[in-house]
Amino acid sequence: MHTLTVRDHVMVAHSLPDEFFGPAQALHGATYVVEATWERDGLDAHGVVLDIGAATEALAGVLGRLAYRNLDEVPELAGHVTTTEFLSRWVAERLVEQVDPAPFRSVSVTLREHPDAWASYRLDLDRA
Ligand SMILES: Nc1nc2c(c(=O)[nH]1)N=C([C@H](O)[C@H](O)COP(=O)(O)OP(=O)(O)OP(=O)(O)O)CN2
Repeated sequence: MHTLTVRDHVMVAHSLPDEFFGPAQALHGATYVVEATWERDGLDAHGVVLDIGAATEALAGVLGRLAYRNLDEVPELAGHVTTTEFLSRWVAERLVEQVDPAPFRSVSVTLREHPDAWASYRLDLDRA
């Protein structure tokens, strides 16, 4: 199995409106380091999983929809608590819209809150 991973980061503001989150119920900032990984059985005709430039551009495009924004005010996130876990899935699902998923077994996204805490989502792709 081959994988290709690219990394970027994004600065946002958000609140987590649930008593569970204590002080993080208030509006606060976060800078997430984001890794996206595409997985496939074999390599393409060029000997790659996916062109690194194309992967980097796709990730930057998705993160650009969140960058420097208050996530509480982003219409497409309305009604969601934007935890690290939720955002990792949201990014993975947007990446599949950006890069043809046909050759891949999965797309995984990891969001790192800080060097000691992160969450990931693996989107398995139906290649039937
Ligand atoms: N599983 C998750 N737990 C928490 C998330 C999250 O996205 N997923 N997010 C937060 C806050 O947004 C923030 O990142 C940390 O807030 P903080 O109050 O410092 O929370 P901690 O759990 O790190 O520390 P406490 O001892 O609970 O205050 C929080 N958790």
